[in-house]
Amino acid sequence: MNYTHDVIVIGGGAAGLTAAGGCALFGLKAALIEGHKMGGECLNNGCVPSKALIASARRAAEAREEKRAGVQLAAPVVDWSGVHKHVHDAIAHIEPHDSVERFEEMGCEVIQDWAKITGPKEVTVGGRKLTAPRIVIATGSGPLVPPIPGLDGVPYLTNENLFDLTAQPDHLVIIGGGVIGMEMAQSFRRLGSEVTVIEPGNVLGRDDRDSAAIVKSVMEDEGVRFVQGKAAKVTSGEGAITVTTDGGEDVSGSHLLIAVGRKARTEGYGLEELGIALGKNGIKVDQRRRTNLKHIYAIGDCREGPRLTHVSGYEGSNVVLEIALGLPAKADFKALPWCTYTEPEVAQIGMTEQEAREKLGDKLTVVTEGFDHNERAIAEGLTKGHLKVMLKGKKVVGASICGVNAGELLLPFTQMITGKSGTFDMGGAIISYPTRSEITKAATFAAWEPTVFGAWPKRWVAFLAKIRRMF
Ligand SMILES: Cc1cc2nc3c(=O)[nH]c(=O)nc-3n(C[C@H](O)[C@H](O)[C@H](O)COP(=O)(O)OP(=O)(O)OC[C@H]3O[C@@H](n4cnc5c(N)ncnc54)[C@H](O)[C@@H]3O)c2cc1C
Ligand SMILES: NC(=O)c1ccc[n+]([C@@H]2O[C@H](COP(=O)([O-])OP(=O)(O)OC[C@H]3O[C@@H](n4cnc5c(N)ncnc54)[C@H](O)[C@@H]3O)[C@@H](O)[C@H]2O)c1
Repeated sequence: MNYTHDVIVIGGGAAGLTAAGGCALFGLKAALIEGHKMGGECLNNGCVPSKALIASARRAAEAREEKRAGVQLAAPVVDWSGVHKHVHDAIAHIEPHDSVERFEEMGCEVIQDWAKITGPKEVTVGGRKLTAPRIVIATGSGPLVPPIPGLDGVPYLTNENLFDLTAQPDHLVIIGGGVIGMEMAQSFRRLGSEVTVIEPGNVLGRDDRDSAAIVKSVMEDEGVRFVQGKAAKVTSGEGAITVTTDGGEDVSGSHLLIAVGRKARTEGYGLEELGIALGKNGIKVDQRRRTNLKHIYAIGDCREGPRLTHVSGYEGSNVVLEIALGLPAKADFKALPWCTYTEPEVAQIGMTEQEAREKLGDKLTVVTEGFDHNERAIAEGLTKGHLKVMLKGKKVVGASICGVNAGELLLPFTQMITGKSGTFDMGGAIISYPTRSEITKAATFAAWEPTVFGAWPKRWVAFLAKIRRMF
């Protein structure tokens, strides 16, 4: 058959860019279609602006801190237009990396318009009909806006307009104490807004309970207010928006942020008509990220599963292996890392203690090391947090870290969980002193301590000593 392309990729976010760029670099004729902004959610409304805002907030928080290490900084002056500029400068700095020009240089045909799948191997865009033996759907997700009575009658923020605020909110009320809720609550509070978070369950519900509790308590000390409950009604009046919880508590503020999760983009571009199977929140896929039509893949936020930029990139690379090289590439999340960039950070890889306990029962050993024993942390006076390593025998099945730069400490655990390295290797590694990484060596060596200093080595040592004493 005469196709216009080898592969058509719909969506120019982390997932689509990786898939289209990789296929083009292998020499395939790849069409990359983006209807809105290249770079998708991560660059424009997600990771990049949120982490830039977190950086501004951290500067303010440091200045507000009580005297530490003998130094008192001057009180912070927050210039909101400067914060806004910093956020948008960060986006502009990274933009060229995700630009039309860069992907054209790689060999993609980039089409800036909305695509519709109009046949099993056909996509219509800007009045053109493109055809290819393989199609990749990478259409991402948008903020989930729950059907709370009254919400549609008030102005509310989501991640799509939060970073465009040109004036600082007096009092930001946040519905949802998940990842976005917690990162943004701490940031806005540190920049000087009043902040209230409404959450019915545990904050950072997917993370280690002890780590989430530390962050919550730090944020409470910084002045964030937490209200337990589910947002049940929203009303407005006299410059204030009021959220009423299912427990009947009223919480009023000047601005409202909705952060209750994501909704996969699955509507309006031909999936239903083609009979592509959908799950509860996203396109149904197998481990190779194939839909029920095996030549059509769905990757990243638009399918059911974890929603993170590095996951989108990973699945994008996997479909390049599938499409360009013809190699089956199953997604494997047993060493999936993620990090919430609050202060202290909360980082996770593999199983949490709760998950491991459910799965392994008494076969689980948990080794916990506090940063209060880590000499770098002590020297810096920043000892809050811990590393927990979940072990089955001497094999790592998960790690939870809470502390300064926790996310940076996950890498060795990727190697250990995937079996490319072991606790013994880590226990014997030479690690720069003093670094926070030493905590990893301390915790992993703990798995070997009973063996290394056990009965057999002791017998050998005694025998050797006895022989030496003879001469
Ligand atoms: C506030 C916030 C902070 C975040 N922080 C982090 C973080 O720190 N670390 C992390 O790992 N993850 C983070 N995430 C999650 C991360 O942003 C997403 O997982 C990631 O961006 C998903 O990439 P994607 O390519 O799958 O989808 P998207 O980035 O959503 O890209 C999909 C693209 O497809 C386009 N599209 C949709 N339909 C069509 C169509 N019919 N035709 C043409 N184009 C179409 C859209 O315009 C969009 O550009 C954050 C998310 C948010 C909201
Ligand atoms: N650092 C990161 O990696 C990072 C940062 C931000 C966002 N993200 C990604 O963005 C996505 C969305 O994050 P999110 O924070 O919106 O979702 P989330 O799923 O992390 O948290 C949503 C929270 O909203 C609560 N909730 C639901 N309905 C509610 C109601 N009616 N009233 C009050 N609370 C309610 C839930 O209990 C839950 O705790 C996630 O997929 C995440 O992976 C990642």
